[in-house]
Amino acid sequence: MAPKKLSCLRSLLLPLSLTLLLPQADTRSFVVDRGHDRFLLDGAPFRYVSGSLHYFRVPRVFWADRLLKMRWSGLNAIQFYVPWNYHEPQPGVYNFNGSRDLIAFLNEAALANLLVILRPGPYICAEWEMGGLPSWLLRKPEIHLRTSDPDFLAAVDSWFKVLLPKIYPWLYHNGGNIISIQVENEYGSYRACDFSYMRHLAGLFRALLGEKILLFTTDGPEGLKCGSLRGLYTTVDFGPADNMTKIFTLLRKYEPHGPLVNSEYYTGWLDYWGQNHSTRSVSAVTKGLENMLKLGASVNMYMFHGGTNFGYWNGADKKGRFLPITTSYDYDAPISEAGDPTPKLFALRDVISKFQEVPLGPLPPPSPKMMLGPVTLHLVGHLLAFLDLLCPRGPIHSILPMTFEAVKQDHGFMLYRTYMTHTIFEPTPFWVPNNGVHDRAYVMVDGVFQGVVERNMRDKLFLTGKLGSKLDILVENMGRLSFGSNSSDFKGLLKPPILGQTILTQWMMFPLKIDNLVKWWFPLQLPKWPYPQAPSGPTFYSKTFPILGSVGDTFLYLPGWTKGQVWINGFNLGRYWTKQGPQQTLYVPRFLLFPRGALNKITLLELEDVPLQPQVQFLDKPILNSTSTLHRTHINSLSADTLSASEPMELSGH
Ligand SMILES: CCCC/N=C1\SC[C@@H]2[C@H](O)[C@H](O)[C@@H](O)CN12
Repeated sequence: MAPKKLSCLRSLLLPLSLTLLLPQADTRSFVVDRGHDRFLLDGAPFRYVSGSLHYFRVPRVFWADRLLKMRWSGLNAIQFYVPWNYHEPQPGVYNFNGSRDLIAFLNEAALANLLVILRPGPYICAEWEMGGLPSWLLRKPEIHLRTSDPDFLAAVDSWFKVLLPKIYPWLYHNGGNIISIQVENEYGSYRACDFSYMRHLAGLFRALLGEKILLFTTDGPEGLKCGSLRGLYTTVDFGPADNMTKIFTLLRKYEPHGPLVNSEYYTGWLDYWGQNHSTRSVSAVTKGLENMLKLGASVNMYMFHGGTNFGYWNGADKKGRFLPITTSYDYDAPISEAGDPTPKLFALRDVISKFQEVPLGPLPPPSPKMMLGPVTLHLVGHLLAFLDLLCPRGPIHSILPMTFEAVKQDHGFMLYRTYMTHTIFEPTPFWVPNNGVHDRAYVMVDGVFQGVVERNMRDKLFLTGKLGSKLDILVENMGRLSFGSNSSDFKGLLKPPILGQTILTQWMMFPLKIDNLVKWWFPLQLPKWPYPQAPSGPTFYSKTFPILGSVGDTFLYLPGWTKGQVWINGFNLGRYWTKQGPQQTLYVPRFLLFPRGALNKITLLELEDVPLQPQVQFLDKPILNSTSTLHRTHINSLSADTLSASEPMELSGH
């Protein structure tokens, strides 16, 4: 829907007085008034109080709800990224449908009377897989990402020539709600410092979006030097614990005049698997916001609503070691992962109301929640038993192991197979040199699970086997680096493994299409398991179950499970890692579930150890802050009836 038609629709939805005040496209403007250190919107002084939410982390069915809550909180703008890899899954193949319908999201924002600060990248960071860059770029292994490398620029140009014309009609001066557009993202934090790259991007944005739209950059204080560029308005990002005065003084060296802007004021923070849950206090966040608003600064709160890294979409950091981001992107944000207002939201609304009008009227109530279970899952079969179905085109053969990118497997899992060339009687060291496992390898000999070899860990396994034994290595891509100096985060076995003194060669690679198998069908009968011992290691569990009443949002709890992937009714809910924490539950949006007795299906791929009782629970609250050691105490704190019920409980509505 183009904005002009939108204005008719809006006139039905907005108060008549406001509609009459809406200037026509030819008089609309959003500019920097350097004479008075402010923005002007249609010629009048304007300050935005904005919040970030990512449409790619929120089911489309909830977009309007989240945006309404953000408007009610007193925001007059939202800020969001456009992840390139979410929309161009393969070179030249584009997807702007369903939960990828960017124009529909812009339209929803307009209907909520929210202006938009758009951040199309091409790199976006955001703790998103590869910082939003498509992994197929790495099929040219020598490519230099985020530089003026001709191969990289050719792909960027091709992508932006598709994307930018789509958003052109939505620019504010054309009748839409996009008031400004960010070029790249914290480029000053990237080692390349390639100004010709930034100039190329700026030129491309101007060529495709015209001269009127305000283009800007965002960097941390330490990145302003390499991240800013003449002709692009310079903004900064920092959180409540940072020295606002010092940072804004530094910003003035780049923008002596014009409004002060904090493009990412951190209301919370991200979580890594295996680290403690991050929070930011309400008092610190609200105090920092008030101090900036007193200065007349425009502020975007990052995140206002975090959402979820469904599927395989999480990114990763490297801080001494590889740190994958959790499935939950709750971010301790004012609106929780499940879309519920938190005390932080009300406190921030109180602050904003001191500086500008906030909408009156009731806030939508928290969503209905549901408890259910325990649900006992049954063994479907070992991953190896489904190899033909998971890799219908058969393996790729190579003397040395090939990466995910080389075989065009973007996400998830790949099985590497070779055969033992001689009998090994004594336990013999097995490892992959140079940290060459990206990222986790589940090792099996003739179907028997031997253990895990992890990236950046020094661990070795000790194997025995017979001449001709199958050595199977299931490698998991835990998400590509989304921040740091090297986004070329290749996945798979980057070096040939070594067994004793032998470099293992003659490999078969099986790229696994697990989602297709889970989504479309699981054979009712258990496939033939060719080994004498019971399956161990990567195994599928499943269960169909009814929900007797209506459905509600819920939180899947997997006590005793270790690590794996979950699907609900074929939807890839994301990764769990109960053993590591801090996240112990996965958010299950209610729209995924069938009510009133219809059968729902949960499928798990457990990669390591299964609990004695293969059960899961659906709770009405999330558990995001319980590392494995803390977790034991948390289990004890859950009410007895929550954990001990033997039959699926009636829906306990709220
Ligand atoms: C100290 C590390 C700074 C890296 N920048 C981060 S971590 C959280 C946020 C998001 O990733 C956001 O996408 C970045 O622009 C800024 N930021």
